[in-house]
Amino acid sequence: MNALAATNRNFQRAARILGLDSKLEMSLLIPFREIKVECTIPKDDGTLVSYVGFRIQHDNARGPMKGGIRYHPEVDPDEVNALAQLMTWKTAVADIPYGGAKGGIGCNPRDLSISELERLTRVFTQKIHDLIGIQRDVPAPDMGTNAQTMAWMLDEYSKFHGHSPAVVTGKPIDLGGSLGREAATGLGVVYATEALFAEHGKTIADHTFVIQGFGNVGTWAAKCVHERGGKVIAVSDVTGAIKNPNGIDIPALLQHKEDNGNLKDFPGADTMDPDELLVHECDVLMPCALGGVINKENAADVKAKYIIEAANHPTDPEADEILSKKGVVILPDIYANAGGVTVSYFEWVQNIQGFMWDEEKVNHELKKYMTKAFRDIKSMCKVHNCDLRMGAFTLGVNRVARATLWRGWEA
Ligand SMILES: NC(=O)C1=CN([C@@H]2O[C@H](COP(=O)(O)OP(=O)(O)OC[C@H]3O[C@@H](n4cnc5c(N)ncnc54)[C@H](O)[C@@H]3O)[C@@H](O)[C@H]2O)C=CC1
Ligand SMILES: O=C(O)CCC(=O)C(=O)O
Repeated sequence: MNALAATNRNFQRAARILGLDSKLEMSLLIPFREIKVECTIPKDDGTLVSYVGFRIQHDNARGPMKGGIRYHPEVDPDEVNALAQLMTWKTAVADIPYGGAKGGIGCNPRDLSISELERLTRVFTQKIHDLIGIQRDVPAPDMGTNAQTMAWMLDEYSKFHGHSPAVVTGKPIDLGGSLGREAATGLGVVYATEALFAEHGKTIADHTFVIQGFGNVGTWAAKCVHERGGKVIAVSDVTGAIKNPNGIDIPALLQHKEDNGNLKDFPGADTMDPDELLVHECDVLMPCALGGVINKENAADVKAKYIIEAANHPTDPEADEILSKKGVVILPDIYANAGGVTVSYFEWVQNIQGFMWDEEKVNHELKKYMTKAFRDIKSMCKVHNCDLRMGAFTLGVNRVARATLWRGWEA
């Protein structure tokens, strides 16, 4: 199922549970604004190449729109639309004063040199600079982008509007980035998992983990699991997958990735079929890469007892049904990976106040927000007798609906 159809379906189920008026439902579903721009740059060899960039601003009822920028060959308007909508519900679940947006460029960043990436980012920023802003729409990194990408966006935006550190988050610390933002999504995933396990009197150390994706989110999630005594028994990235039933030495794997750029030939593990990874025997599966990877083709074969959705929309609704019949507990994306945008909010606050927090305060506040959001989701599950995904969706959609109704519509 396509990402937008899947996201709309979850939203519509939540709207029905909440008994939302059909006109309000329609207004919450339609994006505020969809931006599509042509980005042509000279390659290093002098030839021209054109890419299509998107920024979809879904909703701003609760505050400025917020969400990452993705560089990936499969970026398409439907997927960006779905990701933007998910940001609206995610910021509401986390209870931070933002709406939702997402952007992306259909390109393979691995095929571009650093100077080509810089030119592409600058051209994209030139095309959207008058539609983003500190109180309007605040981009951040996502798949294929990082602190360097945000630094170029900040620099280009500032040429038009004056120095504006709060216009992007996930920046380098030297440019006003927050301590703890790089780790925040992975650490938040682990705080979310701890909140779930605490209900059953369990800890991270009691479980085995399989992690798909070893970029920003996957590496930090693996590191935080490992530090808490959890056993990571399989890991993959776009180049392949590895396993070790006795537990992978994560610090050694991080060093190997730093030295080699990927997981290949890591001496502390055996290679495995990447397709087998998602159905590998384990307690906890953490998808930390692409959307739609758990679907009706493989859901019946999933052996994990828990799926922690560190990636956005890794499980499609057909798989949800199959997994729920099997008793698999799914911690949904709009909660599980909300740690990233929560620390982005702290970064924005620090930039606006001109006052930097220490890392201890950032992580302490992050844990507070993640723990409270879990309690709020569980309350919705109880009131509406629903699973965690619908608990999170009803929580997020209800908060956005209430803000929308308070604001009203122009006559
Ligand atoms: N970076 C952030 O703060 C946040 C990211 N997310 C989501 O987390 C996911 C990962 O994002 P990042 O870690 O930031 O991206 P990244 O670009 O840093 O890393 C992506 C990782 O996925 C791997 N990958 C790509 N295709 C794969 C495949 N077919 N099989 C296995 N691995 C594959 C890549 O090799 C890389 O290791 C995305 O869904 C993103 O939307 C969600 C919330 C915040
Ligand atoms: O940190 C942010 O603003 C956005 C993170 C993001 O794109 C996401 O949560 O999917």
